[in-house]
Amino acid sequence: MIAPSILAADFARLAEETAAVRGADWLHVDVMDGHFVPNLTIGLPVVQALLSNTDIPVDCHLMIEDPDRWAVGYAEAGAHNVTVHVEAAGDPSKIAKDIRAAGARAGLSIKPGTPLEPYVELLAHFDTLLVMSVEPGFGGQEFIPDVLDKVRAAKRLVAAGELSVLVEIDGGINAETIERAAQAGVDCFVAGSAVYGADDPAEAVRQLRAMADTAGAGREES
Ligand SMILES: O=C(CO)[C@@H](O)[C@H](O)COP(=O)(O)O
Repeated sequence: MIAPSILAADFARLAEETAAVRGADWLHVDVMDGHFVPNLTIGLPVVQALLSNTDIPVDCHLMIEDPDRWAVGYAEAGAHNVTVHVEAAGDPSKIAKDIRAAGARAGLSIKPGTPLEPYVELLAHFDTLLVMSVEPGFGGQEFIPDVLDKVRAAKRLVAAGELSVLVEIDGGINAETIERAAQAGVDCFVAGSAVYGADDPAEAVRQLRAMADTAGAGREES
């Protein structure tokens, strides 16, 4: 699955930029509050407008303080997947329960320096694990390959039936890095600059998906 990140889109033309990635599996929407991360983007009113303008399932990545208060609103608005950061959440399992009760999938994200192991049991409450492969806050950063160890560990647990999550990766995903991530077992690839920096974003989505499919077919574990 490919999820273009609208952080790299032209915010003055969000409806057109959303239409430009037709065929994408999810539309990744970065909500940043200027506190949890040193950048500020959009909030619920703009996400509601986006939701009413697209058929692509919307994947909200909340890089905000106090997701306990705000996350459920994105699920109630109709987001397909709502992800919160374990480093910001007060009661992550309650957040997941509320998101699911509102009809969305619940995601848990971990920053590059956050280990996976302490949160494995908690992940039983979630549908998605979002592994950050850059420090959250900005697009266009360089991929951090070390985080793939967390992808491999999560996929081993999934293969063993001990965990049931879709593994998503976010940050620095492009034609040079997507194959490595696919070989590690990533299910869903967020890509901002590699999609919106291309002349034809929809074609960029197709090309990234083809590369991930080919590389994923020869996975390290398979
Ligand atoms: O959440 C983030 C950054 O915090 C990402 O979603 C970026 O938007 C990905 O952008 P690229 O690294 O693909 O340019």
